[in-house]
Amino acid sequence: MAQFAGEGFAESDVLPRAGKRDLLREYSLEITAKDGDSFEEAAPSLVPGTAVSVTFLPGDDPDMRVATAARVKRLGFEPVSHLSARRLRSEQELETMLARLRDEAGVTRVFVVAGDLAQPSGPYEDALSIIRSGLLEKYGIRHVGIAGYPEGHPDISEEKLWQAMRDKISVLRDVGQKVDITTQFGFDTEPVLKWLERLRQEGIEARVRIGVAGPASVKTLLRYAARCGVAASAKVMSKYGASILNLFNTAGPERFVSELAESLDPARHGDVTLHFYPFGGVKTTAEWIRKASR
Ligand SMILES: NC(=O)C1=CN([C@@H]2O[C@H](COP(=O)(O)OP(=O)(O)OC[C@H]3O[C@@H](n4cnc5c(N)ncnc54)[C@H](O)[C@@H]3O)[C@@H](O)[C@H]2O)C=CC1
Ligand SMILES: Nc1nc(=O)c2c([nH]1)NC[C@@H]1CN(c3ccc(C(=O)N[C@@H](CCC(=O)O)C(=O)O)cc3)CN21
Repeated sequence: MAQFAGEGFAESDVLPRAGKRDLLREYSLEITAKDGDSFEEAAPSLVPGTAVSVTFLPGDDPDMRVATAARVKRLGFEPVSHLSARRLRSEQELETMLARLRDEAGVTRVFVVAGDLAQPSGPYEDALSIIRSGLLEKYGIRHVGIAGYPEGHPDISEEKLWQAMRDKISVLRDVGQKVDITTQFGFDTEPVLKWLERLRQEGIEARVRIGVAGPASVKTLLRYAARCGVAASAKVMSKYGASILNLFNTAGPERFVSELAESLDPARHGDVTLHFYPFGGVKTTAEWIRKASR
């Protein structure tokens, strides 16, 4: 890369940056139903048409979930509504939600996840039971996201997670849905790369959106990690670029994303992009993405 020397670039500046831009193409972002206002503020920093997930958290009211999805659409983005299987109390509740998302927000994409409850509140025990219900197609959904766990899940065995992954992929293919997989956020790239290889060995070719935490205080990152069952040891956090001794410092995903960009090989890891979890800092995350994409 000698030709760059005269232009003031070091090789190390040029190669990873090209990789990072590739990785950031068609990124997605996640907001909660309550984040409508901060999302509107952040919107000018985001690429129009970006897929924006709206979570299905306990205590969020359904009107707000629909209204936020509608706002995402109105602002020129693609709303991806989360459906938490275990939080749904009846088939009627799912039908009503899907009908409203279609009619009031023009939603055609959902992300289907089990939900953190130890027991289902109604007829849907897992993501697969929603996928199999036939209701997604009935209400015009054409693209379904499912969850991936590079570090495993504290309450679900590896074997069960992989079986669920194969089953979901296979049924979604049978019913003709487009599919992508969004991973749980994490602070270590190593398990992510290993998991991607395994996924591709399983013959699963769907696009993978690697979960990345937006810039936040170390305290916030640790709080969400604890809540979501994500590993955040002092060692892992230090590799991420965050010292757990400085809880009020901000830590961003610079190192994590650069490492991924350098290590990913499309031939081995397939179609991969990033999914950002802003943890309250929607505008900060949008700004970070804009700068990193340049
Ligand atoms: N990655 C993410 O962004 C998110 C992940 N989660 C949580 O991840 C877990 C797995 O979700 P999916 O991948 O959609 O699994 P899934 O719906 O495909 O289920 C896989 C298997 O694990 C069992 N299972 C699911 N949730 C469980 C739980 N909380 N406790 C014990 N067993 C459970 C199911 O019965 C099924 O046999 C859920 O607890 C979910 O709420 C929740 C929200 C977001
Ligand atoms: N196991 C698991 N469960 C989840 O619910 C979950 C994951 N994993 N992985 C990542 C995403 C991100 N998640 C979340 C969860 C909660 C808020 C949330 O409660 N936000 C509050 C602020 C609460 C606080 O500051 O503690 C809000 O009002 O928006 C946001 C994103 C949900 N997701």
